[in-house]
Amino acid sequence: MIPVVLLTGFLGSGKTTLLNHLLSSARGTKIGVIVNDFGQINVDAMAVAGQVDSMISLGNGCLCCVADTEDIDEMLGKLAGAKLDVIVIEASGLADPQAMVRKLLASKDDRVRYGGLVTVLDAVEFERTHAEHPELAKALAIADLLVFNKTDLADPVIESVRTYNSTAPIVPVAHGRIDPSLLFDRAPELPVARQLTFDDLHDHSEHAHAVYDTITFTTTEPMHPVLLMDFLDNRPAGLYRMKGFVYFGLPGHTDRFGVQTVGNYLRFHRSPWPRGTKPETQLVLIGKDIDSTSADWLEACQQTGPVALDDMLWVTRYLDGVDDISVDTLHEPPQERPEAEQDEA
Ligand SMILES: Nc1nc2c(ncn2[C@@H]2O[C@H](COP(=O)(O)OP(=O)(O)OP(=O)(O)O)[C@@H](O)[C@H]2O)c(=O)[nH]1
Repeated sequence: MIPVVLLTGFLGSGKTTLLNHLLSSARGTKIGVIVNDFGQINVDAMAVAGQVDSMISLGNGCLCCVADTEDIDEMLGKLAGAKLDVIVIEASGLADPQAMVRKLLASKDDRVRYGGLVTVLDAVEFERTHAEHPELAKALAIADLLVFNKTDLADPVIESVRTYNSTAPIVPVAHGRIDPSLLFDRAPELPVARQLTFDDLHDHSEHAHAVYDTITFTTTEPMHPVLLMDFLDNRPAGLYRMKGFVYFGLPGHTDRFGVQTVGNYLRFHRSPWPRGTKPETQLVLIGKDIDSTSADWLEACQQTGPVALDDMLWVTRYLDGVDDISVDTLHEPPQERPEAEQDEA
């Protein structure tokens, strides 16, 4: 039976980063993935890089709410036919893990079995998120493996987590770099280690999904770097997470600029547009009561007049792998695309 590992964690904690790490270090393990995102555009699916043997991508809502057990069985059935060693479901950052676990345990497909719950915690945001969302505590308690991510940015508050879950291993990491054997080789042990009770799996409190909303913005017009940075520096009220891709279209900067914000964090990642895709800006904003004028504000960040090339310095100082601002950064060649992404294209 193929183990189905559920990967959860609050918005922006590092699930896709961890999944990409697993995919790039799988060494012969055949992995199928289901990627679920909350926004209308499944940015996470576009950000999955590496050797995926089979992938199903679902956007626009949490799998825990939009799919019933039969839908999940259908997806698992499609993947199970592909002779995989493991299936990883990356839940949306607002999913209710209990509901997902319940649905997986109810699966009638005897080729798959529940392989455990892995929860990614954000070392920077953990205290704030759990103060704001006490309902997350219940899900923490049923995790089989807790990955404390972003330890390069903040110390993991392990004692605090222990008050919610006293038994599951807690692995502090940066950039989701866990030892893949923790999931793949030991997956059969994970659920056995935890006896899930009826109470564990039935929680009637509202989960975070209910209070978060999303705004999507797309345009094929190039964006103005200074105006967009002003938006990012003074983010609209209610915005917690923003992700997607930006097209600046300036000479030397026609690449795809992936953008990520989580709380105060902001990073850009530059890569070529996948073959066959038109350059366009696609942004998903997620938050609580996000200022409804946000899309208009983004619309006003499009280029309507001449833009100086040096304006890109406002962006390049937040580029992955760039430590200091220098004009040279403007002339660096784009990063190579991962092989798998090229193959997929
Ligand atoms: N410095 C640092 N950044 C990280 C780390 N892990 C992830 N990030 C960055 O944090 C941002 C969010 O990471 P993702 O992997 O997209 O998070 P996610 O949990 O998939 O996000 P959602 O699906 O929207 O909930 C990205 O810009 C990552 O590059 C880390 O350990 N250290």
